[in-house]
Amino acid sequence: MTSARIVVLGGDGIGPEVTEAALHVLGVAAKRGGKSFETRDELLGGIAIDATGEAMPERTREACVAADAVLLGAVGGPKWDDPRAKTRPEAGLLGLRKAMGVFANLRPVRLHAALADASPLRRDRIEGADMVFVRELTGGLYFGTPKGRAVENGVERAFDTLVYDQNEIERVVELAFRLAAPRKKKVTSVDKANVLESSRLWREIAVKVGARHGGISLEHQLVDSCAMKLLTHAKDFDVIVTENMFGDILTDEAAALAGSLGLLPSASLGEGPRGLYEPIHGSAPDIAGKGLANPVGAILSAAMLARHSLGWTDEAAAIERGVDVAIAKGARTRDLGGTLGTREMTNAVVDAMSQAAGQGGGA
Ligand SMILES: NC(=O)c1ccc[n+]([C@@H]2O[C@H](COP(=O)([O-])OP(=O)(O)OC[C@H]3O[C@@H](n4cnc5c(N)ncnc54)[C@H](O)[C@@H]3O)[C@@H](O)[C@H]2O)c1
Ligand SMILES: CC(C)[C@H](C(=O)O)[C@@H](O)C(=O)O
Ligand SMILES: [Mg+2]
Repeated sequence: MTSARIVVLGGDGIGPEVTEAALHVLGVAAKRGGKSFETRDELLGGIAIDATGEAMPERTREACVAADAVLLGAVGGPKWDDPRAKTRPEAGLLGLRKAMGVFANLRPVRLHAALADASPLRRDRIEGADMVFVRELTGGLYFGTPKGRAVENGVERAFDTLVYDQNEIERVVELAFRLAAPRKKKVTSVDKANVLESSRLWREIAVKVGARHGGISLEHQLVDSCAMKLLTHAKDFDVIVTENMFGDILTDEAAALAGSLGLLPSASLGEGPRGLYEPIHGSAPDIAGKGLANPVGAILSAAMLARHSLGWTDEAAAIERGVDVAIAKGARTRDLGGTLGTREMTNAVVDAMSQAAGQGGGA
């Protein structure tokens, strides 16, 4: 059996801390399942700017497009925040997503009743809530042109362009419908069709794709009221598909409902099995280097990597079960109101995986 090839981009701030934790857990799961992988570290973000002057060096791009999967921590931080800088760490991340062609960013959100104390929601509004966001990742405001600055009549202007073509919308909505089929068979398409032309096209295409998927319901929701309904009716959602910027914002909100930004994983997928996996949080400069980061979002991202890019379904399930059991037994980092550091939380997950395996259900 050949070894899976994973490129690891620790990045900045807490990025290296959480990717190390995730690789440790993935290593334990792989070993138990008789699987193996090899890793190659590359630079992305601020650390890459410092070393090479580029946020995504060519060597990083080449390694990522040749790998089976890429595991990323986070990029960015105050050191590179000068608004007039030639490049920013975040530009490296956007360039990588584009270079890998990962147009769909899956962000699953399961609300653990055991974390009701960390969530702003009441326990009865949490229990059973289980949704997955499908965020369009390589279009919209992030990538549209023209984009830039100009001075007209002595007045400085800055502009971004929100543009989607029908194919970009169709492929991501199609993926959302396929995801909904084995779930609760409900797709919520989120837009701002009362104002934005791009959203009106989005809605038309969503209806067209929906017509191909009998048995799966499609509802449209405006992004502002969707933000509200996440708070009041979290259990009503199943698969939520939306454009790049709306998805970025709504998923941080959903993470807070789950209990912490540190909990949520993501998988960015394109046409083939190769993917880019990263927790949804950032580099958390306020806690970087202190060993306090919650590693769960990164650990669950490694589980998604195992399932989607390597086909290791048992190993992925074992990691997810380990996280569930550790949380149910009370393991909590500080963001969840507990006292554990990154290493202790990681060990709690590994211990829980061992117990589950001992009970006959593990990897
Ligand atoms: N995918 C990415 O690489 C990514 C994502 C978001 C933000 N960023 C970048 O990160 C930098 C900081 O951004 P920000 O402060 O707005 O967002 P952030 O996600 O880094 O942090 C927001 C808050 O959540 C906390 N937090 C985040 N992850 C946590 C974890 N795993 N455990 C415990 N607490 C956690 C932080 O301590 C902070 O209080 C910026 O440069 C931003 O562009 C990068
Ligand atoms: C850092 C930034 C470019 C990124 C995004 O907006 O996509 C982040 O917020 C995320 O959610 O992955
Ligand atoms: Mg974000």
